[in-house]
Amino acid sequence: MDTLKKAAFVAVIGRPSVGKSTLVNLLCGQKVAIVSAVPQTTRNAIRGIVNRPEGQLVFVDTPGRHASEKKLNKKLIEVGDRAIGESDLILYVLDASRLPGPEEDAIAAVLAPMAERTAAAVNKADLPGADVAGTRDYLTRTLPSLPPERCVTVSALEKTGAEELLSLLFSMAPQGDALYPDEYYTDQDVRFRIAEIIREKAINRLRQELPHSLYVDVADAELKDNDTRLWVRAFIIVERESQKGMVVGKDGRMIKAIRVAAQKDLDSIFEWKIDLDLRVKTSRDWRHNDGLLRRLVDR
Ligand SMILES: Nc1nc2c(ncn2[C@@H]2O[C@H](COP(=O)(O)OP(=O)(O)OP(=O)(O)O)[C@@H](O)[C@H]2O)c(=O)[nH]1
Repeated sequence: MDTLKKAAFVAVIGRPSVGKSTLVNLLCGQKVAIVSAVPQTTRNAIRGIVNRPEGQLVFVDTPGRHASEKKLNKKLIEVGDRAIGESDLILYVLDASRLPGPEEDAIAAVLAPMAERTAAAVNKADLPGADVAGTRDYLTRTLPSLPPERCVTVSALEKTGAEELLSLLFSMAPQGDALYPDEYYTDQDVRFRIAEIIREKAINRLRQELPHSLYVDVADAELKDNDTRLWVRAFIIVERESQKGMVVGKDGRMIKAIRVAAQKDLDSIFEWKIDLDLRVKTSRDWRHNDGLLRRLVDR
């Protein structure tokens, strides 16, 4: 008889910079799992998927990930309940090197009624200033119904604790069929993800000058060196000739900064080493191309 498999959406929650991305990347083995919009979770972007003989875990973002700590607090209270309510499990990530403050208290308060389906990861245990025992005590005090065995000490950076955390999550996951096919990523997804990362880096740096008027097109992508390297040619597309100069910057510094920042993220996300050839071009009409473009830009 076949053993029934497990399947769960796992909402990843925690203050900014506690190491959620690093931890999810570690749990998912650094491999790109899924990228484009996914029907069931339009509000919660998928961060990664783990496929194992035991089943499948799909890690999803919670709102407020990009909010400042103050805004995070408010957002969590507004929408946290609902978004978290849609997932089967919650992975609550804490940073052992930072004292819990009001924001941490706000998160813990939101999670308190959902403690039965929450697992906690006390991250950054590698740092000399980490107070693992203090952080675990904090959890016991603020989430008394979260038993200590559902709290795992990890270092996402030094890659420790991941196995224990995965086993814990699988043990908590409900039985069910895989939520996504094992190899749920396509060339299209990869290109989309790359374009999004470049666009984010460009917008971060050019927000003042070019709000919403740039788009990124991954024109070409090719695997090289026994599939260890992915060469990518991408264009930042602006509407007017005059905007090109802003993207390029003095002595090419702006586009270089965008490329370096994007390259760093891409290297941490994909299993390949990425060679990024980034250029700028003008296309007056790109904004009116189709619905997809508008979706990319106006989000
Ligand atoms: N020393 C140490 N640093 C870590 C660890 N995990 C993450 N970091 C670092 O902490 C910083 C933030 O990590 P991210 O993974 O981006 O954190 P995040 O929670 O996803 O951040 P947001 O996306 O802003 O919510 C990065 O500089 C990581 O390298 C860890 O276990 N130990």
